[in-house]
Amino acid sequence: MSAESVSTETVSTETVTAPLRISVIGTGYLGATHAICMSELGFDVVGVDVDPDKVRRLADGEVPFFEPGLEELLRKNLATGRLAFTTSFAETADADVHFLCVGTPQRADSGAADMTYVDGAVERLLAVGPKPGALLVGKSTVPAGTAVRLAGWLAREAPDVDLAWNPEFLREGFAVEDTLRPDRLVFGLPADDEWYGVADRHDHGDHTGRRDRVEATLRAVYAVALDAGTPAVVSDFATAELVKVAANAFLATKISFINAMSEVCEVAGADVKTLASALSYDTRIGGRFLGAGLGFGGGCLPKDIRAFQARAEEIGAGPALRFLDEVDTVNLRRRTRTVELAIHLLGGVAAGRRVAVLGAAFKPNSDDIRDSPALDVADTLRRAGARVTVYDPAAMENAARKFPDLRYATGVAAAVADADVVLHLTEWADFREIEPSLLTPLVRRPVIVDGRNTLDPQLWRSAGWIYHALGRPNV
Ligand SMILES: NC(=O)C1=CN([C@@H]2O[C@H](COP(=O)(O)OP(=O)(O)OC[C@H]3O[C@@H](n4cnc5c(N)ncnc54)[C@H](O)[C@@H]3O)[C@@H](O)[C@H]2O)C=CC1
Ligand SMILES: O=C(O)[C@H]1O[C@H](OP(=O)(O)OP(=O)(O)OC[C@H]2O[C@@H](n3ccc(=O)[nH]c3=O)[C@H](O)[C@@H]2O)[C@H](O)[C@@H](O)[C@@H]1O
Repeated sequence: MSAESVSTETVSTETVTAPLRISVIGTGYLGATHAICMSELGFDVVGVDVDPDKVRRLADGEVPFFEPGLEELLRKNLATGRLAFTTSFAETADADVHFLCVGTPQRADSGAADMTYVDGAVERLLAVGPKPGALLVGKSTVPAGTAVRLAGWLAREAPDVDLAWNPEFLREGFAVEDTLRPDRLVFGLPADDEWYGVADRHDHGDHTGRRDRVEATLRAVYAVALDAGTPAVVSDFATAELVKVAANAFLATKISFINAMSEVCEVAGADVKTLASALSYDTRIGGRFLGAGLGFGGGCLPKDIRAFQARAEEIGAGPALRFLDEVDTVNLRRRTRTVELAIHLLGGVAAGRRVAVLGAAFKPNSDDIRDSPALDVADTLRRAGARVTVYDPAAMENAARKFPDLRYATGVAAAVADADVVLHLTEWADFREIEPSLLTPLVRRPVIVDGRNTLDPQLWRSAGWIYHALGRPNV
């Protein structure tokens, strides 16, 4: 097989006859979305997770996280009887396709990915005995080399089970749209000597027929998107694994690039927002992911660039990715800079001062607070002695669970009451609609830091506010 082939053509699906039954292992942000959307496409789907509370809520028609449009689809598909959730792996045994969607968080002791959940899930799947000819499809974001390791494991314990790697590119907040109408699909298929894994390279047979069957199954699963013209990139395992981390590394780099420009703008007296806008007209650069501000957070970009570097070091490609260290450093420096600016605006002392923080989620349209820049800044100021009150339209419960020492308000007005400074740290649309003049009488001092560069400086200034933004000294 060539290392890569790109096509939107449908290869023969002759070998895929009966309607496919799908299992989705791990029903977190990715898995719950995938299970619900696969059911929406007409497949029989069972989602399995080790967290009984998550499973109960999903089975009751409640999405355990904030994702626009997902709960409606969940309820609709539960009602058809095509969709079920369980903690029992036994209920996945008759599935034709198993999607592996468990977490791969950063390990506590290093930047590397924690593979405990992936290995635990495969172990449980093998224990129930997937049916012969079943296909295991990896979607979790994993270090290069994982698929070939799992292929070896399958070859030893379930030689009739096939493996493919099909990384996921959905964005939280747009998860349904991205799953049903992805901008591309990547199908990582094993090379001939990968069927039996690196441990057993004695078999150099031709497995073209088996590989075609795997590809045909993937094409049957994604037929609707493929028929609509979604490109499918077919590659070997390692390329498929790397596409995923390369994409996130590129996005992180783009954000840190504009934030590095933001640092220079602050010193040079230039305006990063105007600079980004001028860059965006160059179609080679484009305007997306050039939003300067507090930088990236979340459950993926930060941990993925660290795991990518860790894996590159392990396989002897460390120097190629050393620049990602700097991407990470620039990103974290935006948080430090925001804290310093807030303390400066508080007259150099945080202790006893009141800070209002608008935003807790790592980005708008999400209640995800994993590595949230907003909460990092809020908690750093709290630890410096400030009295910090946070408001977020969706992430309050998650924030309060993880940061019980912060104060929480039920709305913008309550959050800013008596504030010495207001920090806008997650760019919810609701915050853009704030009428600043209504807040002026509520605060102790009308000072705002726009950490996301999305508020209108003139509007705030005309309502009597002192407006500061990262990278925009002259606005
Ligand atoms: N959240 C996102 O937007 C995206 C995530 N990804 C990747 O997808 C993977 C999953 O991410 P999330 O869904 O965000 O994580 P998550 O933490 O929300 O969900 C993971 C789920 O796996 C379950 N789990 C753990 N061990 C299990 C086992 N042995 N059997 C069954 N279930 C088990 C957990 O209980 C949890 O519900 C990660 O590798 C991530 O990098 C990829 C693209 C998008
Ligand atoms: O691997 C993953 O899990 C996913 O990671 C990201 O998706 P997500 O984490 O949902 O969020 P993004 O929209 O990428 O935003 C990430 C962070 O970057 C920040 N950001 C984004 C854009 C920008 O211009 N500036 C900026 O600071 C956001 O505020 C947020 O904190 C990728 O965009 C998805 O393609 C990928 O599938």
